[in-house]
Amino acid sequence: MSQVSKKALVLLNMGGARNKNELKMFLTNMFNDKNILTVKSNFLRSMIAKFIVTSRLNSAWENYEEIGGFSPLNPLTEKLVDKLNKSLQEAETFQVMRYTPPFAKECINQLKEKEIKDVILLPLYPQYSTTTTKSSLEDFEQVAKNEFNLTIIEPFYENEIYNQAIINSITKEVSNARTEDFNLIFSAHGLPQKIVDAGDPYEKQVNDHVEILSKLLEKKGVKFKSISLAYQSKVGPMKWLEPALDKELEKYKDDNVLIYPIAFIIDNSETDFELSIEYKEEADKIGIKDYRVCKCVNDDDIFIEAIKDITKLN
Ligand SMILES: C=CC1=C(C)c2cc3[nH]c(cc4nc(cc5[nH]c(cc1n2)c(C)c5CCC(=O)O)C(CCC(=O)O)=C4C)c(C)c3C=C
Ligand SMILES: [Fe+2]
Ligand SMILES: [Fe+2]
Repeated sequence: MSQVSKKALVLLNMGGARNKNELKMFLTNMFNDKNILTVKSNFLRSMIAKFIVTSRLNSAWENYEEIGGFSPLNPLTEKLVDKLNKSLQEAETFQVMRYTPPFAKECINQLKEKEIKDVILLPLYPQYSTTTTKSSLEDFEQVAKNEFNLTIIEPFYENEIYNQAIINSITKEVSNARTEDFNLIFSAHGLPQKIVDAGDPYEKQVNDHVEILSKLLEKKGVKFKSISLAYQSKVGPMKWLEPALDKELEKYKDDNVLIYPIAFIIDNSETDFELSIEYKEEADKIGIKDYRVCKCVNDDDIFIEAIKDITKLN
């Protein structure tokens, strides 16, 4: 990064727990977020949040224990920030998380110390959702209080270089096999149906993204037995987007499945625990012969190129 640069690139993401206390913090902040629990009354939401956190914490923690007691999201994001700081001349890169540190306040204090006014916000969500993108942007803007020139980067699921990074991850996971022998399932984090019905564009953008990637695979001559989309991570009794991943997996007894986590940029507990351990157990019960999960783009060199293209930064 050059000494005269006065721009910041701020990566926005959800956060991830580093220990059990942070898991409690993550869940408490998440369920107090009005974009997640769309109950109008702050008091009622905080009561519901308390109830959910109390009933969920211990079982959720058991999942994190199976992946070493922390979410991989933090160390992987730090690697991405370091790589961007080595690669970008025009801006210094920071990260801000929504539910666990580093929070917006910390980053904004650093920006003020460094007298940086021009700030580019890059939500690390390829498709827009009120529950993720909007929540992170609102959070940053609220703390930033009009003191910066903010540029907000739009959802980037159509970006060609990013999609090439995804194709690379897909083909790498099956490089020792024939893609024709696998059923490719794009797995997206689920969303309550009522949030979609209220106008959230996530489902449409996820559908568009699957179509773009399917066409790109065809163009590159990479053939799969089938390509489909399913939703993981349903929480609570409400109706969520369908088909659910466990139902979709039931179609592939005696067959092979390759999962690509289409809503994530950085590997996290939902990829390392839920997809790679929990759904793998389901796949074994169903009788799926070979079940594999692709890595997210994380800090891949080609994703660094994609970020340069998306942000127009050098
Ligand atoms: C009511 C709940 C939830 C909505 C809506 C939701 C949307 C949503 N989430 C992600 C990405 C991630 N979610 C992660 C964990 C996670 N998500 C929820 C609930 C909702 N998510 C919970 C309760 C949890 C904690 C784990 C659990 O108890 O199941 C993570 C992982 C973070 C980590 O620790 O590594 C990610 C990433 C998206 C993209 C999304 C909507 C589009
Ligand atoms: Fe989630
Ligand atoms: Fe989950």
